[in-house]
Amino acid sequence: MSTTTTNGKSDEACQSQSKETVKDAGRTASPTCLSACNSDLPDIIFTIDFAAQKHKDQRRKDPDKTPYINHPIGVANILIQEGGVEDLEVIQAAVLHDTVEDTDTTFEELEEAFGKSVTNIVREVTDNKLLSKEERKELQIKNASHKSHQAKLVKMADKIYNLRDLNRALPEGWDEKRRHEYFVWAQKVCCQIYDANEALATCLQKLFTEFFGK
Ligand SMILES: Nc1nc2c(ncn2[C@@H]2O[C@H](COP(=O)(O)OP(=O)(O)O)[C@@H](OP(=O)(O)OP(=O)(O)O)[C@H]2O)c(=O)[nH]1
Repeated sequence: MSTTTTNGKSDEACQSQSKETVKDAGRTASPTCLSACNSDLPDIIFTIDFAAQKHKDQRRKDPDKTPYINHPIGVANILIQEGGVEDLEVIQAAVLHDTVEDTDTTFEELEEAFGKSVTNIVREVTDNKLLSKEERKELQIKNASHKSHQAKLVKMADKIYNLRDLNRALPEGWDEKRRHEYFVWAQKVCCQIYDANEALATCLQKLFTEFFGK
Protein backbone atom coordinates (compact mmCIF):
# COMPACT_ATOMS: atom_id res chain seq x y z
CA MET A 1 0.00 0.00 0.00
CA SER A 2 1.36 3.40 -0.85
CA THR A 3 1.31 6.16 1.78
CA THR A 4 1.74 9.89 1.46
CA THR A 5 4.89 11.50 2.86
CA THR A 6 5.33 15.01 4.22
CA ASN A 7 6.46 16.02 0.74
CA GLY A 8 3.05 15.06 -0.56
CA LYS A 9 4.56 12.23 -2.63
CA SER A 10 3.54 8.61 -2.39
CA ASP A 11 6.14 6.19 -0.98
CA GLU A 12 6.30 4.46 -4.38
CA ALA A 13 6.94 7.70 -6.25
CA CYS A 14 9.38 8.68 -3.61
CA GLN A 15 11.27 5.37 -3.80
CA SER A 16 11.54 5.41 -7.55
CA GLN A 17 12.87 8.97 -7.41
CA SER A 18 15.35 7.95 -4.73
CA LYS A 19 16.61 5.03 -6.78
CA GLU A 20 17.31 7.43 -9.64
CA THR A 21 19.08 9.84 -7.33
CA VAL A 22 21.23 7.07 -5.89
CA LYS A 23 22.07 5.78 -9.37
CA ASP A 24 22.82 9.28 -10.65
CA ALA A 25 25.15 9.91 -7.74
CA GLY A 26 27.14 6.84 -8.80
CA ARG A 27 27.14 5.53 -5.25
CA THR A 28 26.65 2.06 -3.92
CA ALA A 29 23.93 2.61 -1.41
CA SER A 30 21.90 -0.12 0.24
CA PRO A 31 18.09 -0.12 -0.21
CA THR A 32 17.85 0.99 3.42
CA CYS A 33 18.88 4.49 2.40
CA LEU A 34 15.69 4.81 0.37
CA SER A 35 13.79 5.16 3.62
CA ALA A 36 15.47 8.56 4.02
CA CYS A 37 12.72 9.64 1.65
CA ASN A 38 10.14 9.21 4.39
CA SER A 39 9.00 11.64 7.03
CA ASP A 40 12.14 11.11 9.18
CA LEU A 41 14.16 13.23 6.77
CA PRO A 42 13.38 16.65 8.31
CA ASP A 43 14.37 15.34 11.76
CA ILE A 44 17.59 13.87 10.40
CA ILE A 45 18.56 17.08 8.62
CA PHE A 46 17.66 19.15 11.71
CA THR A 47 19.91 16.88 13.79
CA ILE A 48 22.82 17.08 11.36
CA ASP A 49 22.47 20.86 11.19
CA PHE A 50 22.53 21.08 15.01
CA ALA A 51 25.65 18.87 15.26
CA ALA A 52 27.38 20.69 12.39
CA GLN A 53 26.93 24.03 14.17
CA LYS A 54 28.21 22.58 17.44
CA HIS A 55 31.30 20.98 15.87
CA LYS A 56 31.94 23.80 13.38
CA ASP A 57 35.34 24.80 14.76
CA GLN A 58 36.62 21.27 15.44
CA ARG A 59 38.86 19.07 13.39
CA ARG A 60 39.81 15.39 13.68
CA LYS A 61 43.35 14.57 14.79
CA ASP A 62 44.45 13.11 11.43
CA PRO A 63 47.18 14.86 9.43
CA ASP A 64 44.55 16.23 7.00
CA LYS A 65 42.64 17.80 9.93
CA THR A 66 39.36 16.47 8.61
CA PRO A 67 36.28 18.44 9.77
CA TYR A 68 35.04 16.81 12.99
CA ILE A 69 31.44 16.58 11.75
CA ASN A 70 32.57 13.90 9.26
CA HIS A 71 32.87 11.54 12.25
CA PRO A 72 29.31 11.68 13.68
CA ILE A 73 27.81 11.67 10.19
CA GLY A 74 30.00 8.67 9.32
CA VAL A 75 28.92 6.86 12.49
CA ALA A 76 25.24 7.36 11.57
CA ASN A 77 25.98 6.16 8.04
CA ILE A 78 27.63 2.95 9.33
CA LEU A 79 24.52 2.25 11.41
CA ILE A 80 22.21 2.65 8.41
CA GLN A 81 24.30 1.16 5.60
CA GLU A 82 26.16 -1.59 7.44
CA GLY A 83 24.05 -2.26 10.52
CA GLY A 84 20.68 -1.99 8.78
CA VAL A 85 19.53 0.20 11.67
CA GLU A 86 16.32 2.12 10.99
CA ASP A 87 15.60 3.42 14.50
CA LEU A 88 15.45 7.21 14.13
CA GLU A 89 16.42 7.80 17.77
CA VAL A 90 19.59 5.77 17.30
CA ILE A 91 20.50 7.63 14.10
CA GLN A 92 19.93 10.99 15.80
CA ALA A 93 21.92 9.94 18.87
CA ALA A 94 24.77 8.84 16.59
CA VAL A 95 24.87 12.26 14.92
CA LEU A 96 24.80 13.96 18.34
CA HIS A 97 26.98 11.48 20.25
CA ASP A 98 30.01 13.78 20.72
CA THR A 99 28.18 17.11 21.16
CA VAL A 100 28.16 17.06 24.97
CA GLU A 101 31.50 15.29 25.39
CA ASP A 102 33.41 17.53 23.00
CA THR A 103 31.51 20.86 22.74
CA ASP A 104 29.67 23.26 25.07
CA THR A 105 26.33 21.50 24.44
CA THR A 106 24.37 20.49 27.55
CA PHE A 107 22.02 17.54 28.05
CA GLU A 108 19.26 20.06 28.85
CA GLU A 109 19.78 21.65 25.43
CA LEU A 110 19.59 18.26 23.73
CA GLU A 111 16.47 17.34 25.66
CA GLU A 112 14.75 20.52 24.60
CA ALA A 113 15.64 20.04 20.95
CA PHE A 114 15.40 16.23 20.62
CA GLY A 115 13.49 14.90 23.63
CA LYS A 116 14.33 12.51 26.44
CA SER A 117 14.88 9.28 24.50
CA VAL A 118 17.53 10.60 22.11
CA THR A 119 19.19 12.54 24.93
CA ASN A 120 19.38 9.45 27.12
CA ILE A 121 21.15 7.48 24.40
CA VAL A 122 23.68 10.33 24.04
CA ARG A 123 24.04 10.40 27.84
CA GLU A 124 24.86 6.69 27.86
CA VAL A 125 27.68 7.06 25.33
CA THR A 126 29.13 10.26 26.78
CA ASP A 127 32.33 9.95 28.82
CA ASN A 128 32.73 12.16 31.88
CA LYS A 129 35.59 14.44 30.89
CA LEU A 130 36.10 15.41 34.56
CA LEU A 131 37.59 11.94 35.10
CA SER A 132 41.12 11.05 34.09
CA LYS A 133 41.59 9.39 30.71
CA GLU A 134 42.54 6.10 32.45
CA GLU A 135 39.34 6.17 34.52
CA ARG A 136 37.21 6.94 31.44
CA LYS A 137 38.75 4.09 29.47
CA GLU A 138 38.30 1.68 32.40
CA LEU A 139 34.68 2.72 32.86
CA GLN A 140 33.90 2.02 29.19
CA ILE A 141 35.12 -1.54 29.67
CA LYS A 142 33.28 -1.94 32.97
CA ASN A 143 29.94 -0.48 31.79
CA ALA A 144 29.69 -1.63 28.16
CA SER A 145 27.54 -4.70 28.77
CA HIS A 146 25.08 -2.75 30.95
CA LYS A 147 24.19 -0.20 28.27
CA SER A 148 20.83 -0.14 26.49
CA HIS A 149 20.50 -1.81 23.10
CA GLN A 150 20.31 1.63 21.43
CA ALA A 151 23.48 2.87 23.15
CA LYS A 152 25.35 -0.32 22.24
CA LEU A 153 24.53 0.27 18.57
CA VAL A 154 25.97 3.80 18.66
CA LYS A 155 29.03 2.55 20.55
CA MET A 156 29.68 -0.20 17.99
CA ALA A 157 29.46 2.17 15.00
CA ASP A 158 31.61 4.76 16.80
CA LYS A 159 34.35 2.19 17.37
CA ILE A 160 34.11 0.89 13.78
CA TYR A 161 34.60 4.44 12.50
CA ASN A 162 37.55 5.16 14.82
CA LEU A 163 39.29 1.83 14.13
CA ARG A 164 38.97 2.31 10.37
CA ASP A 165 40.27 5.84 10.80
CA LEU A 166 43.27 4.48 12.69
CA ASN A 167 43.95 2.02 9.86
CA ARG A 168 43.77 4.90 7.38
CA ALA A 169 46.02 7.40 9.17
CA LEU A 170 47.70 7.84 12.53
CA PRO A 171 46.41 10.87 14.45
CA GLU A 172 49.04 13.55 14.99
CA GLY A 173 51.31 12.67 17.90
CA TRP A 174 50.34 8.98 17.88
CA ASP A 175 52.82 6.13 17.29
CA GLU A 176 52.29 2.44 16.48
CA LYS A 177 52.26 1.56 20.18
CA ARG A 178 49.35 3.93 20.83
CA ARG A 179 47.43 2.60 17.84
CA HIS A 180 47.98 -0.93 19.16
CA GLU A 181 46.79 0.09 22.64
CA TYR A 182 43.63 1.63 21.18
CA PHE A 183 42.81 -1.60 19.29
CA VAL A 184 43.42 -3.68 22.46
CA TRP A 185 41.19 -1.40 24.55
CA ALA A 186 38.48 -1.13 21.88
CA GLN A 187 38.30 -4.92 21.65
CA LYS A 188 37.79 -5.17 25.42
CA VAL A 189 34.84 -2.76 25.14
CA CYS A 190 33.32 -4.17 21.94
CA CYS A 191 33.50 -7.89 22.72
CA GLN A 192 30.87 -7.29 25.40
CA ILE A 193 28.32 -5.72 23.07
CA TYR A 194 28.47 -7.94 19.97
CA ASP A 195 24.99 -9.18 20.84
CA ALA A 196 23.42 -5.84 19.84
CA ASN A 197 23.89 -6.21 16.06
CA GLU A 198 25.31 -9.16 14.15
CA ALA A 199 26.44 -7.23 11.06
CA LEU A 200 28.25 -4.58 13.10
CA ALA A 201 29.78 -7.30 15.29
CA THR A 202 31.14 -8.97 12.15
CA CYS A 203 32.68 -5.65 11.02
CA LEU A 204 34.36 -5.23 14.40
CA GLN A 205 35.62 -8.81 14.56
CA LYS A 206 37.08 -8.44 11.06
CA LEU A 207 38.87 -5.23 12.08
CA PHE A 208 40.37 -6.94 15.15
CA THR A 209 41.32 -10.13 13.30
CA GLU A 210 43.03 -8.19 10.51
CA PHE A 211 44.85 -5.86 12.91
CA PHE A 212 46.09 -8.50 15.37
CA GLY A 213 46.83 -10.97 12.58
CA LYS A 214 49.34 -8.61 10.96
N1 LIG B 1 41.07 7.24 15.13
C1 LIG B 1 40.94 8.58 15.23
N2 LIG B 1 40.34 9.09 16.34
C2 LIG B 1 40.22 10.44 16.43
C3 LIG B 1 40.67 11.28 15.39
N3 LIG B 1 40.37 12.56 15.74
C4 LIG B 1 39.74 12.52 16.92
N4 LIG B 1 39.63 11.23 17.35
C5 LIG B 1 39.01 10.82 18.61
O1 LIG B 1 40.05 10.45 19.50
C6 LIG B 1 39.52 9.53 20.47
C7 LIG B 1 40.49 8.40 20.65
O2 LIG B 1 41.66 8.90 21.18
P1 LIG B 1 42.09 8.57 22.67
O3 LIG B 1 43.47 9.05 22.86
O4 LIG B 1 41.81 7.12 22.93
O5 LIG B 1 41.09 9.40 23.55
P2 LIG B 1 41.12 10.93 23.95
O6 LIG B 1 40.57 11.72 22.79
O7 LIG B 1 40.22 10.98 25.16
O8 LIG B 1 42.54 11.31 24.26
C8 LIG B 1 38.17 9.07 19.95
O9 LIG B 1 37.17 9.80 20.64
P3 LIG B 1 36.39 9.24 21.85
O10 LIG B 1 35.09 9.92 21.94
O11 LIG B 1 37.25 9.29 23.05
O12 LIG B 1 36.08 7.75 21.41
P4 LIG B 1 36.46 6.46 22.16
O13 LIG B 1 37.86 6.68 22.67
O14 LIG B 1 35.43 6.38 23.23
O15 LIG B 1 36.39 5.37 21.15
C9 LIG B 1 38.15 9.58 18.51
O16 LIG B 1 36.86 9.88 18.06
C10 LIG B 1 41.30 10.72 14.25
O17 LIG B 1 41.73 11.40 13.33
N5 LIG B 1 41.41 9.36 14.22
